[in-house]
Amino acid sequence: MTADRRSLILIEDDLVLGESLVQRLTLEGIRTHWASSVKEGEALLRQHRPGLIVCDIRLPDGSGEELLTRLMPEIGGTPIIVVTAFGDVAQAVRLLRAGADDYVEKPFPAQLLIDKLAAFASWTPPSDPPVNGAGWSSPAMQTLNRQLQKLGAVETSVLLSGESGAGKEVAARRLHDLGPRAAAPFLGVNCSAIPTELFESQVFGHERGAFTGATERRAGLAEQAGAGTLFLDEVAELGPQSQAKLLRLLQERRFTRLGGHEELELRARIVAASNAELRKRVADGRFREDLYYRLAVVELSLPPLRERPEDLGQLAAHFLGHFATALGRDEPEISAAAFDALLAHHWPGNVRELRNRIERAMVLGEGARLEPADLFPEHRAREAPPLSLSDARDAAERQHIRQILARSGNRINEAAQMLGISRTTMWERMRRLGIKE
Ligand SMILES: Nc1ncnc2c1ncn2[C@@H]1O[C@H](COP(=O)(O)OP(=O)(O)OP(=O)(O)O)[C@@H](O)[C@H]1O
Repeated sequence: MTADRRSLILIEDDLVLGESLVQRLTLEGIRTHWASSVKEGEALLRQHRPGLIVCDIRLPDGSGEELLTRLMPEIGGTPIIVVTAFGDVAQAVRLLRAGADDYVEKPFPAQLLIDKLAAFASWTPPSDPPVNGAGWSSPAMQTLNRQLQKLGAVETSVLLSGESGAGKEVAARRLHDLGPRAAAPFLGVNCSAIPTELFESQVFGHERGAFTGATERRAGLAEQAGAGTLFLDEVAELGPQSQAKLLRLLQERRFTRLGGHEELELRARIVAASNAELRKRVADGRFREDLYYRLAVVELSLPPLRERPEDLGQLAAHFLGHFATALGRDEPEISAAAFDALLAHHWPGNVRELRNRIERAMVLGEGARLEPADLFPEHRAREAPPLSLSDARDAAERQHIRQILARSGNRINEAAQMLGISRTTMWERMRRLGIKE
């Protein structure tokens, strides 16, 4: 069976989480097969060879860990991410030793899975902007674009800094696309999503038998990237051990796979990204100064979206077009009031937040025009006038009576008895509260 690298098997019994993940992953063009029990999961694992397996550990009919261990011979080298309860690091480490490639703690956003699938399967999420830099019309971004053009042609180390979601990865990809490395792979690794013990095996790869669970030799990202680019996102999050390993890689431009002896040459360009934390960490002694200077020969900063409102129109148009295609429907327009609301917003989550707001509005709304409430539903709740005490009491009573009626199979006598009121009072309340029989 050949692997379908743009597909994923999700074994997760939480229906709300499962549904939202399937919806989001499908929008990204990832074929997602979803099972909610060990039994269904086993059937899927025997039928498909996906790019990534994501498996919850506690399932209604057994343990995900047992399922994965049992089917390991069939699963072969397919990367596995296990879903663990928040804070259960001991369990996560045990699973990593037993052959899982990574873990995520609940709750986690769908984007985390998209990024991991992209990293493991050397695949690029489809949301990248066209090469001409969608939404980079503001003066600040045009300057940045010119700098990226110049830097694309040379080998200098570049550190991209800026708030989360501002587009650091998009800029790194542009640096790659604009230079002589464009035809080679662009591979990203999120340093904060990888536990220290896995960083080495992810980046340098491992030989067969290097540790329990290493059933096959696997090339690391430094090797897979070839003459392309290895993008280290959230580099500030690396622990001291991984920082030392990375420094060696940058200084010597050589590395060995875990458990191996053969020295391999690093041909890829390393581009790193971080939020403002990095300098602070250097000052506090939590990030090696020598590594910082190696990574940041040139430091480019991406301004937050709130500081470049000129970009909003083009970016919004880009996402409207992207999701209209993904959802197979016409592209809605943005009303003037909605556009004013976009301009007034502070954008703490930057371009990612804009993308998510447009995606949500388009998935939930059907109209040909997006209004402020579609993009900012939280304002609707804030703007609603507060309920008076008697209205709040009526609303609670209405809800409770409806519940009891449903429980009694709509038998009024029985419901009245359960509520401890007479049949006449029950009729009177139902009439006053507008509850139909
Ligand atoms: N100019 C752009 N055109 C289209 N999409 C964009 C643009 N800038 C950012 N995005 C989208 O916004 C999201 C966040 O961008 P990106 O991952 O590059 O940000 P980041 O600064 O690297 O964030 P983080 O620090 O959280 O990793 C992505 O989905 C990306 O595709």
